[in-house]
Amino acid sequence: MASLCRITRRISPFHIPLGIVTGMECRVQSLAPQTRCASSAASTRWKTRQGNDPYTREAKLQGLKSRAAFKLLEGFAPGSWSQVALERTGPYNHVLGIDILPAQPPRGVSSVQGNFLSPAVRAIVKESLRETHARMKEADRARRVKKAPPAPKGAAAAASRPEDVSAAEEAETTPSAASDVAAESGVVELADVGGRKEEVVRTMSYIDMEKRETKSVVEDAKLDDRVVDVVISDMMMNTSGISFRDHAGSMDLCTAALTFACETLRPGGNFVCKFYQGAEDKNFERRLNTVFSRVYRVKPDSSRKESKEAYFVAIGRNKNPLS
Ligand SMILES: C[S@@+](CC[C@H](N)C(=O)[O-])C[C@H]1O[C@@H](n2cnc3c(N)ncnc32)[C@H](O)[C@@H]1O
Repeated sequence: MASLCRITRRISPFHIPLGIVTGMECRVQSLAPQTRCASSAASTRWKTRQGNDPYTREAKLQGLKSRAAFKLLEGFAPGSWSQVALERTGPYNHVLGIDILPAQPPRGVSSVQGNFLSPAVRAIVKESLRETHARMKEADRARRVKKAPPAPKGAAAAASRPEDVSAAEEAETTPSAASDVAAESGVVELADVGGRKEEVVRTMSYIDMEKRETKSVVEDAKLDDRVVDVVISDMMMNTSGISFRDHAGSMDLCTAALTFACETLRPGGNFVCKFYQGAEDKNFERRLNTVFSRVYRVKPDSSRKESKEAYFVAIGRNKNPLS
């Protein structure tokens, strides 16, 4: 699984220039004069609609990637939702975006490119979350060690061992803590946590570190996957204009998102997903009601009235959901 993850990262959007998309648009435009006229009229209509849209204007003012972000304030490409998610979660949290298309994630957001309908892709995402969670726990522990009250004389060596941090559990944390502890122990590693470089401190000898590494690989396999606080899905495939087909496709995406949420959300965690309204959404809502304590259907003001899209907002994942 780890090697699969590495492969994904190699093909992840970080190195794909956005210019490729522009190039594709240019090719379409050069096909035939009629296509150019039709597309230019449509593009003028689109520009006028965008220009008149208060959410588009406000998104521009706030430097957000698109107007989609406002759906959250009342998916990951191009990335407005993740920009807002990052802003709301604070410096010690992690935002991961998944999209089938290559896209440059906003700074500080990690990303995986893949089809979320595929169980193998979801497994890669889970593996990546597990790895990041383990690194974040390590970094958090280091910050707590730093903030522990000074140990009584003669106990200094013992107090710096990771297993003796309980006295510091209630202490405040600061970003500089890791480097200060590292100065005492001598070894600092930089790990990529949520797109940011986090200092991970090793307070053990290399032999101990190796022993622990082996042990933690074994323990990781048993680790509970439920480390996620919020799953939000704005996934939508290209719509066909055929209502039932679009509805069915969106229900498949919602089901994949909910399956993932069931496997990864902590008890009390929340879930949001976009859906295309239709015959099957009642069944999906019933399923949500078996997993979460409150479920709402939402059509935000920022969602165009003529669109059949709406959102389910599900609050408080039950400890022992029925499904
Ligand atoms: C409405 S856009 C998301 C906009 C995003 N919330 C934002 O703030 O920028 C829908 C996205 O869902 C993605 N998508 C559609 N089907 C998908 C799939 N099977 N797996 C992963 N992403 C998918 C599309 O590529 C598209 O970027």
